[in-house]
Amino acid sequence: MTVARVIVDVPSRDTDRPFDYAIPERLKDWVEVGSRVAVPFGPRKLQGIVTALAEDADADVDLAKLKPLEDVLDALPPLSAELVELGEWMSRRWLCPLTVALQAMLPAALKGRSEKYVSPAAGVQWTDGEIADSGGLLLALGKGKPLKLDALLRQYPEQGPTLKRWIRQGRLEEKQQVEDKSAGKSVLTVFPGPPEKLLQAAENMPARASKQRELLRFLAVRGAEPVAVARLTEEAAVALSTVRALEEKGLVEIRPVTEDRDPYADRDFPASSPMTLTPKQAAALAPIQAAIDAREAGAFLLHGVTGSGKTEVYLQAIQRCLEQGREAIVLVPEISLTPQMVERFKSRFGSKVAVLHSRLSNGERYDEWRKIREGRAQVAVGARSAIFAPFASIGLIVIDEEHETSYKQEESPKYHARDVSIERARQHGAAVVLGSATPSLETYEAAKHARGGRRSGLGDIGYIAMPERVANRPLPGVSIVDMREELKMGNRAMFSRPLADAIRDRLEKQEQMVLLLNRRGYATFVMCRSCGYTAACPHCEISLTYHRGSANLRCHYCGYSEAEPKTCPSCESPHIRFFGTGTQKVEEALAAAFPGIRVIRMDVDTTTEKGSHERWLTEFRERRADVLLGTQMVAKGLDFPYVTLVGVLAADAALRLPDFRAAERTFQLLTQVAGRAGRHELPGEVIIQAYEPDHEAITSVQGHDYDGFVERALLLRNQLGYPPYGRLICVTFSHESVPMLLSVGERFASAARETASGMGVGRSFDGAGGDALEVLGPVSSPIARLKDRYRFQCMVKYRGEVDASQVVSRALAGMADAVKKGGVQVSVDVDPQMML
Ligand SMILES: Nc1ncnc2c1ncn2[C@@H]1O[C@H](COP(=O)(O)OP(=O)(O)OP(=O)(O)O)[C@@H](O)[C@H]1O
Ligand SMILES: [Zn+2]
Ligand SMILES: [Zn+2]
Repeated sequence: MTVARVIVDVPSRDTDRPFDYAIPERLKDWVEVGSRVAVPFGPRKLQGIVTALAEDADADVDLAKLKPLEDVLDALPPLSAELVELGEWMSRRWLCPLTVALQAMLPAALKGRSEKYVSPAAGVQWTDGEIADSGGLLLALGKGKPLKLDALLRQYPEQGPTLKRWIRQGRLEEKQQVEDKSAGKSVLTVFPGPPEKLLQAAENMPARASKQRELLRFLAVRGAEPVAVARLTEEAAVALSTVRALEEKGLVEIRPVTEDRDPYADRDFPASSPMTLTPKQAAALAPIQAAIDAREAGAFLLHGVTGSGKTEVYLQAIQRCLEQGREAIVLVPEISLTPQMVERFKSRFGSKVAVLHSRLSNGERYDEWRKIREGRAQVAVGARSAIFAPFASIGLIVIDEEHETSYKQEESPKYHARDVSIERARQHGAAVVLGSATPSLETYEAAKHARGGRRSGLGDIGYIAMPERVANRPLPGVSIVDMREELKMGNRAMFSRPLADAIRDRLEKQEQMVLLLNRRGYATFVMCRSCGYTAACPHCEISLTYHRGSANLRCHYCGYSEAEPKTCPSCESPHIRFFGTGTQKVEEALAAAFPGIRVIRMDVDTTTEKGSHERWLTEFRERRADVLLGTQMVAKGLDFPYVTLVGVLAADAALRLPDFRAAERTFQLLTQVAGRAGRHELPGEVIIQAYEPDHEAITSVQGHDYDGFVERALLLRNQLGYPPYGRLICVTFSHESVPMLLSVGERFASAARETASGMGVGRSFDGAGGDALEVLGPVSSPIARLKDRYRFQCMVKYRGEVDASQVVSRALAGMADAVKKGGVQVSVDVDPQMML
């Protein structure tokens, strides 16, 4: 090979094509597809990835004039040819520059340029022959000090293949110094004394020490949990000296705490062996195992109600895959990557498991990633990006809670891990299992209604149902409280009477509760407290969004707007207002209404600190609190035996978000949180508070009626041409000037329409099926201004076999110059999940 095609790491459309470089003699053995290289690029030196090798340069290029590659940055290429191909597929599918897709697959530690070192792995025996044949390489390495890779490359160019083979076999180790800001860092931490003691001390504090007294009260309420000094001074708004004063009085202790490098490193996981499956589980597992045995790509929807034992099915499917000598990837939503979840995999598969989640430091992530690439782990458990785990022979990909929105990345590359999993499975001949109690409408439709010929985007998916909980445990009873009635009866409190009674009852019985505050969508929409009315767009079936600045309500789909109402258009009540409350307020209300209640609040504010999420859950598991109160993050995957009550405040808060998926999301969230109750011996009860108790997304939760809800929702989606029947591409333009945006937006819309009609695609969405594409907008984006730039969007809506990505990229290509000259930024979201 003499030429390397390189994608340079500059994420722009101009550079989004391979550039050819000559491979100098000394690097011949080192360059592969997937290698990371340094190249000269004009006056600059850039990093890039080799995407192809060729014998010769392109016909119109003189080989002798090609610039040479400057360096290969790793001994083993960080990407495989298969991953490079996957990146190419992603860049077409989600219309992003190839380098953006490729970079998304690399651990952060590999993005910078840092020195690589090679050293012999511990305990490896070398034969005399190997030492002799290595031309001095092993002797050099044998001196014990890791050697720099680039030095080895220069000194022993002919040893390339041998060196690489030994690294692959794990006999040599390739490492790099990762600058790790968080690893091993020690943090000054406050350890408060027992709350009673703190309160006592607060009483006795002289009047002039009011700051100290306040801080004592603050700590007493906060609980015994240690807290970083920096965080405490900020939260309590006190000076460091105040904290120190308490330390001198012996009321708190301050000492440095070193953060773990591997959060699971010194934890013991008791070994677990496969459970005897219930007949339903066995029936679910059979087709999955058959697919794994057949080594043919195939996907399944495992639709199992909460507590039906899906995880055990995953575990035994993984076992089958490992027995075949193949590897498995398990994706779980970031938020449910709790010790509990990790433990279930580690205790079954031990050190074969690598865990990848966002709270790992760069160094930790890199370590886990190397375990996978070097074949020291066979199971990767992680959030979204674990789908790129560098395995060579994948047999199974599991996506738990497949409906979760976090599987879609919101920044570029805006990929969906579910789609990537299906493509990766195709490459490997692997089985995909999409598990959920509340599958997304897209997956459900693809599984249940897969008709020949029509593209769902997911292809054909097998359907497997587990409609009952294990051991015949009943699903919890669900009751719905009409909050309008509560208001009529004079109850203005946050808790309805039935919920308040139930909370009191659980406190008496010393059972536990989960309280969900559905906070998404607060303060964006207007609702009548008396009748539940919310303002919706007359054209789009989407609720209107309140804009404080202009005091009007607007539709983000079509641009319709109306003035902010002073009284309810439906019942004329003046109690019409924006909705808004936070978990903190609920916590206060709980403390006031139920003296002595022990509450753990889990929301973005209390879980930012590394490991805090885990700590709260452990505390709750050990029954050191009565209530786990939180936002979405308390709804998923948790399995606590003493939780017998689930309460939902403002169940319908997100129902009127300007998003056609609002009802689906609400139903999913409520069903998931309801599923936390009564999972073990004690029976569960669910109380849902709502202003719109008759909405299907809520009443269907009561009957645990997923199928009914979804069939009706699909009918509506079909009528409106929304996914999964139609599909969407959202093109957003941003610029300082609105007129500029309007003109660019108009130009795009007409170019896209023209391109589509040039391809013979009509605009009409009427009638059944058939190809159609229409462009809505330009309208102001839901986030109308960001960092002083205005944003406008065009929504491309299409169905059938239309290659809409082509339409969009051609339309954009045609106006690329104008866009660039004007300084307009364009971003494209294919299959957007968040309409906000
Ligand atoms: N075959 C079995 N025999 C006995 N207990 C089982 C069996 N399978 C699962 N369980 C237990 O049933 C409970 C529920 O199982 P699991 O958490 O896997 O359900 P799930 O379907 O993943 O639920 P969710 O979607 O709500 O997270 C767990 O406590 C699990 O240990
Ligand atoms: Zn509208
Ligand atoms: Zn009203």
